[in-house]
Amino acid sequence: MSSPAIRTRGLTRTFQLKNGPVHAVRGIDLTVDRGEILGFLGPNGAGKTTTLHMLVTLLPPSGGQAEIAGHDLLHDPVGVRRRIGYVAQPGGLDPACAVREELITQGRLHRLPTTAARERAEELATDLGLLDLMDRPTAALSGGQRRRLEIALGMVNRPEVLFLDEPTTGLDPGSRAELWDLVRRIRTEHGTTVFLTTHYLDEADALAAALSALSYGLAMNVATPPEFAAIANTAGMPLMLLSGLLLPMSLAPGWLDGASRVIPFRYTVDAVRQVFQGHYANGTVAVGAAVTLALAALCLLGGARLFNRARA
Ligand SMILES: Nc1ncnc2c1ncn2[C@@H]1O[C@H](COP(=O)(O)OP(=O)(O)OP(=O)(O)O)[C@@H](O)[C@H]1O
Repeated sequence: MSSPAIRTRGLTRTFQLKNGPVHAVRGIDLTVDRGEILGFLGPNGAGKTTTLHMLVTLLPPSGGQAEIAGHDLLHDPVGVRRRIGYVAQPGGLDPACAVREELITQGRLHRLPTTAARERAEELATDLGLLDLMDRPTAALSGGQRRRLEIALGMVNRPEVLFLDEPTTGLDPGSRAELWDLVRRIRTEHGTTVFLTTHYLDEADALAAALSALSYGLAMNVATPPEFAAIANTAGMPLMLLSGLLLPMSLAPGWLDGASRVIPFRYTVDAVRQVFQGHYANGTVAVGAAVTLALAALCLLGGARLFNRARA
C-alpha cells in the first residue's frame, strides 16, 4: 500500500522572541490520503501558515516529524520540494511579465529545457483557462485570473501534492466558485492531493472531503461521524454552543474529560452538518446556523485538547 500524501507526527513550531516563546504550532498529527483535498481551517493566528511553511520546507520545525509524498521532511527536503507545488498568498507575480513568460520561466526554474517549458506552459494554459490571456501582463489580470495563473505556476512540475494558502481570499463570489471548480478538476483529472488553508468553513465544505481545524496551534483530525455524534449528543453541549461560549473549559470539566477520548479526530463537514441537523430535528436549523455551530464546536474541541494537554 502506498504511503499517505502527507503524514505528520507531533509537528511543532515555536518562535523565540525577546519577550518569550510563541507556540505557533503545538504538535500536529495529520494524515492526508493520496488524491484527497484537505481543508485546513482556522481563524487568524491559529497557525495555518506556519504549518504550511513547515510542510513546504520553508520553515524548519522545532519538533516532530513529517513525510510528504513518501519523503521525509527533515532528511530529504529536496525530495519533498520536487514533489510539491506551493501557491502562496497572492502577491508574487511580476506585474510587467506576460502570463506566457511567467509560465515558461517557472518551467525553466524547474529545469525543463526551453521547448519543454513552452509546451508545458501551453498545456497548463489550456487546462486552467488561461489561453486567451497568454500575452497579457500580469498587472492587467483580474484577481481571479491572477489566482488561476498562480495555481498554474504551482502545477508546472506536476506535483503530487499541491499546497494552497488561502486561495480565494479577496475574490468575489463568482471568482471563488470558479476557483473551487478548478481545484476540484485538479484533483479529479490529475489525481493531485490538495492541502488548502482557509478561514472559510463554506470553502472547506465545498471542496474538501476531509477537514482539519486548527485552534491555538493544535490540529484536530480523524473523527468518524459516530464519534462526532457522540460528542454532539453530550448533554449540555448544544446549550454551550448556543450561548456562544467558545472555550468553556472551566465550565464543563466533565464534558472535556469525555472529549479527550475521541481526539484526535477527522470528519467530513457533511457529517458535522448531519449531526447538528439531526440533533435539532424538525429542520428549523438552517444550514448557515449548522455551520456556525460546527465552527463553535471546533473551537470547543480545540480548547478541550489544550485543556487535556495542560493537565497531562
Ligand atoms: N516569524 C514569526 N515570529 C514570531 N511569531 C510568529 C511568526 N510567524 C507567526 N508567528 C505567530 O504564530 C502564530 C500563528 O501564526 P500564523 O501566521 O501561522 O497563523 P495563521 O493561522 O496563518 O493566521 P492568518 O489566518 O492570519 O494568516 C501567531 O500568533 C503569529 O503571531
